[in-house]
Amino acid sequence: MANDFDLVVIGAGSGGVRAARMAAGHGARVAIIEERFFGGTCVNVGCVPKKLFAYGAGFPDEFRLAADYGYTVDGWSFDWATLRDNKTREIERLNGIYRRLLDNAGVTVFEGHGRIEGAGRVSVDGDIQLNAERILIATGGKPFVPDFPGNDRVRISDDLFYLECLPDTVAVVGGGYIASEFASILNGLGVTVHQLYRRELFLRGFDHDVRTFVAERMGANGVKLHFNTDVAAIEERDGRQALHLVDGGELVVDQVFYATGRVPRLDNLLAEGVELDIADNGAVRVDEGLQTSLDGVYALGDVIDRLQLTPVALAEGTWLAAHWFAENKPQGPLDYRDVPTAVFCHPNIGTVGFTEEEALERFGTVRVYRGSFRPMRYTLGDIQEKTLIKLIVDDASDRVVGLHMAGEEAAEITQGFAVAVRMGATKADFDRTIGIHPTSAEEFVTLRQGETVTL
Ligand SMILES: Cc1cc2nc3c(=O)[nH]c(=O)nc-3n(C[C@H](O)[C@H](O)[C@H](O)COP(=O)(O)OP(=O)(O)OC[C@H]3O[C@@H](n4cnc5c(N)ncnc54)[C@H](O)[C@@H]3O)c2cc1C
Ligand SMILES: NC(=O)c1ccc[n+]([C@@H]2O[C@H](COP(=O)([O-])OP(=O)(O)OC[C@H]3O[C@@H](n4cnc5c(N)ncnc54)[C@H](O)[C@@H]3O)[C@@H](O)[C@H]2O)c1
Repeated sequence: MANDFDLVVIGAGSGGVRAARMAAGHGARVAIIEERFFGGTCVNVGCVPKKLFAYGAGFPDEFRLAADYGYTVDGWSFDWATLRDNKTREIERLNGIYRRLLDNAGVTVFEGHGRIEGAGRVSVDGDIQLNAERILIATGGKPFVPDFPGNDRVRISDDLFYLECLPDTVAVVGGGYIASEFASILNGLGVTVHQLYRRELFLRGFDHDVRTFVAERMGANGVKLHFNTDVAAIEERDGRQALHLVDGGELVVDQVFYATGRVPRLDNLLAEGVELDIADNGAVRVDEGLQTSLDGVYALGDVIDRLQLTPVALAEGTWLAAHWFAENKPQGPLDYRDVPTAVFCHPNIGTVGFTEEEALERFGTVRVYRGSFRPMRYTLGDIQEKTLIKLIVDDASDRVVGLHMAGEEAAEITQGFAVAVRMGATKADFDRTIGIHPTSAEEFVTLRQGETVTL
């Protein structure tokens, strides 16, 4: 039958495309349904355009640095429309590639809204009916904005990528990945940025030293950080946005960006009478095999309550397709240990393994090695760039259980070390490794003075 499939995937984002392509590669009959953009959040309004903007935001520093190396960089200026439109052209190229990847893999592609109508039944735009042995929910997430008077005046991360023009002054609300990245990008592009976070110190979940260091560096780079505050209401004032803060303060800016987390996208996904077990935070509950509470219905990526990261969604898609259709099935469930991650704020953060606080809780006694230095690139002038590195070692086994970096190239460097940490490298292994000189990364293998910390 033309509309009978072994697998129907709803959502052609990072996880959905990967699962569909891999499953088709294993010989399954696969369909995928996408209603908005091929490649999903990461390609269209996430990782990729964000990173391009982060590169763009780095140029003013490069121009200043160039002067220390003898260059005269006179009269440079910045045109937002050029960056925005070049980015959009690249994203459109990537959309085409994602679409072709699916076609070339033999996946049947439907453009429209996917909805689960019942066991083994999915509709496209309520019209076309597909029969599926297995259904995969890969619908991702969407920004969450809290409820308060004037919250219709705020912008979300999607909006940044298509702004008509750059505002002079913005407030970025939130203290996580997106808020910190957006604050750094806008600051780098010359916008006056106020970042507001409701608690004492932003980037909760990251190592405390890293959080303190990044707050200090972002502040030094020009971002105006306001901690222990939140927005009570926003009203329009002379075409600008007046923020009434919970502590009684007021802030007037041109635009307000909210980055206060993302929630699973389940809009009109389930026909009446179809029910899924949903967690309190709105995530689809799945078991070890990524199966939902409904037989034959699975979920992955941002729509479930694991790590909201593209490589995690990709790993889940790869794992599921192999688990279902490959001759050599994966041994056991997907392993989420030691997933490295980065925040592309300025300075970048790279991290893998436990924070000092988590490691202490888990291992009781740890050795902590810290280093902070000025990268060589900046030593010719007076630009005050700094890097922080930190290793956390389980005292009993000597295993490096946490590696953290904040500074230039932190994401790139951490990716390499993540392999060693994942393999269980000890501090003695790090010490035995000869460095590459002169680099920032070599500092990780030359840390000698540790501090023993006990719970
Ligand atoms: C601003 C921003 C920056 C980010 N930066 C990074 C980064 O640097 N590194 C990183 O690892 N992660 C980053 N992320 C997170 C990353 O984008 C997500 O973790 C990843 O995209 C999740 O993939 P997914 O497949 O679960 O969902 P998505 O990529 O969101 O894809 C879901 C797809 O499903 C479609 N869809 C939804 N409902 C339906 C329906 N009913 N019918 C048909 N189609 C539907 C959507 O249109 C979408 O295309 C960032 C996210 C944001 C918002
Ligand atoms: N570089 C990357 O890998 C990258 C970049 C961007 C996003 N992401 C992924 O996307 C996810 C979503 O990003 P995000 O920054 O929106 O979420 P986040 O969870 O990282 O941060 C949300 C922030 O909003 C605050 N917050 C939550 N509710 C609030 C409320 N009611 N009022 C005020 N503040 C509130 C939280 O305290 C937190 O600081 C991230 O968790 C991450 O997994 C990854």
